[in-house]
Amino acid sequence: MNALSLPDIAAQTSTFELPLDWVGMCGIAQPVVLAGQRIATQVDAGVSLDDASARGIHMSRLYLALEELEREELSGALLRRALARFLDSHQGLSASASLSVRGEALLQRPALVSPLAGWKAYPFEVRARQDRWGFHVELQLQLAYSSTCPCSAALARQLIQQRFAEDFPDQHLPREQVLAWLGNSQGIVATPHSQRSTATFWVRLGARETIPLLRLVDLAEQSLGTAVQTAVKRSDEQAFALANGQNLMFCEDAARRLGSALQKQDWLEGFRLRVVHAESPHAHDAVAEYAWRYRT
Ligand SMILES: Nc1nc2c(ncn2[C@@H]2O[C@H](COP(=O)(O)OP(=O)(O)OP(=O)(O)O)[C@@H](O)[C@H]2O)c(=O)[nH]1
Repeated sequence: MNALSLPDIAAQTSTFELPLDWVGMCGIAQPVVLAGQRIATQVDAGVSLDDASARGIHMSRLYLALEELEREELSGALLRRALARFLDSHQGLSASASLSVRGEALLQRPALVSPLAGWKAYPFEVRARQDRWGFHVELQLQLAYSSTCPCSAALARQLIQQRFAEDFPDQHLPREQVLAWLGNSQGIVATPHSQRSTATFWVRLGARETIPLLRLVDLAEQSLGTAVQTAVKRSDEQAFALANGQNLMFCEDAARRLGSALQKQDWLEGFRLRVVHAESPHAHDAVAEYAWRYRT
């Protein structure tokens, strides 16, 4: 049997005449190049089916248009070309096309003090869409950091002051005794609570832009000051304790810091962010959100 005689159901007309918003494939395994690395991703690719009477789209054409994605660094221009192929291969059927690429980038991050480094995973999703309003591309990224509660820190300090007043009622303080007291959990009676926290970003990018994953990670981690670490020796842990102590943050503080840092960037068109502090004193989270030039 040759190809010409194969039945083609997609070419038939549909019994129910109804245009569809999106038709495509989800979870396609696809390597891409991002931040200079080859990364295994899952891709969702689809088009609108605007021809109400057409039975189906041509999935193989979308699938084959993805082949370019592994050949060069992921960028707005590359995604735009893939979407143009989606639409070119569906002329008369589809007016809009979209593509989303999900994966996890592994970036090497140095330790705070020791000469060590380790890998950290950054889940991301790049979403691109071509429709009658033009081309849009957005980077979603998630990263983890540590936050120490400023209220809990103040309450802990108050308890330490009270214990100090009880333990040293005299005006004349024996220096050695105070030093020993400071190094003892009977003196420093309380510690504030810290939590592993996450920041998620949805960043709208320019059309030709290379996907600035590393740039966004560096900017966010510098703004936050206490990104979670990879390889940690005691010297690194002590430096991290100091960084946390000097970097007390409510979720509102973290959202404001990130929001004002991102607003200054000329490589983005708008963004939304959400920070989640997985609080340890209770089983629910503290959450803050902020959006700038970002309409859903
Ligand atoms: N549209 C559509 N295709 C499906 C679906 N499930 C599986 N397919 C298959 O996707 C395969 C590829 O479809 P097409 O792109 O139309 O393949 P083709 O007709 O060989 O390719 P063209 O000649 O370029 O149209 C076909 O064998 C379809 O049966 C579905 O739910 N919808």
